Amino acid sequence: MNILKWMAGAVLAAALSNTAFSGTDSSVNSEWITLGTMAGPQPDPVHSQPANALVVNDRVYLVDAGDGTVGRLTTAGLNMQSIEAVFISHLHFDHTGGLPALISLRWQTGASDMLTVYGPPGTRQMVEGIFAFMAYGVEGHYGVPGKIPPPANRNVKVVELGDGESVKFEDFTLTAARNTHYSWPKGSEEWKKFLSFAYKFELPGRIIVYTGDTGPSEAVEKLARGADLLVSEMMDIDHTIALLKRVNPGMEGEVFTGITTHLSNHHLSPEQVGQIADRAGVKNVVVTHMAPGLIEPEEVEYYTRRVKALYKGPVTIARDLDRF
Ligand SMILES: O=[N+]([O-])c1ccc(OS(=O)(=O)O)cc1
Repeated sequence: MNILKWMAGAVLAAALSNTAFSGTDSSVNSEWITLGTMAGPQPDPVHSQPANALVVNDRVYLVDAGDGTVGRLTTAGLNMQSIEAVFISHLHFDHTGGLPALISLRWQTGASDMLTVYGPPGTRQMVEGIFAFMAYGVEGHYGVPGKIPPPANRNVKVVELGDGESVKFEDFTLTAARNTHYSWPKGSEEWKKFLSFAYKFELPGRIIVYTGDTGPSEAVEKLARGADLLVSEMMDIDHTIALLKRVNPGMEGEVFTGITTHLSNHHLSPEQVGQIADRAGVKNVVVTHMAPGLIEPEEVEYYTRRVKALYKGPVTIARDLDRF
């Protein structure tokens, strides 16, 4: 095919599918799909809980796996049987609630490929907990006499990562960096035990960085330096607090103060998203982790304007199932 025709076709296809390919290596096709763009544990009729798919040359990787992941994968046309690996940023349940479904439904449907779950320390304990949840049902299986059920942990492996650790995959190199979703005093027992990660995916010709849930962080900024795509969390504190007050009018003062401190110290305002993107010099920003009940298009424009106050590149406020 004439190369100009091909390029015109590719540009048109990208425009139609809301896809912004920034890779330069034409032998690698990569897409980041925001499966769930919810902020936090409150259910929402429009946004699924935090989850993303990275698709590289038809291989599918999950980045966080909040409640609703299996359904969203299916809507995106991706097969839960063929997930290569899952990368969990931290062990809050809004980022992990879809894993029991993924692991147990794969077992129930006889998935034969190995699934490796990567995450911070504690990931092994969490996955062992999923096996415990499956144990009784596994034992009874489909109730066919004489059939010995395979163990729950068949085809599931866990790899716990440390701060700064890199792992080479067929399609990219992954690097984990401790972010600031927790603010344990440096060197404390809790600091050693509980980590939350941002992840960098270095593909041929394309670098993608996912912040995970985080507050402002020099480590995330450093990780994101020169990235083609920064997928960043964002927190609308006022919106979230107002929602919390509505759904939980009896919440006491101290609990409330604790959550407010968590929300403001361990998350990013739109301006802080812009600041990280600007300092890191990234080429594109995708904002995820949206407040429940997002009003379109007003709030999308409002958040975009606030991020752009500090960052001059392209900004997209992601919806579930957007592709980049
Ligand atoms: O709406 N909430 O209840 C809520 C939202 C965010 C949140 O923080 S997060 O770290 O779980 O995203 C905690 C509670």
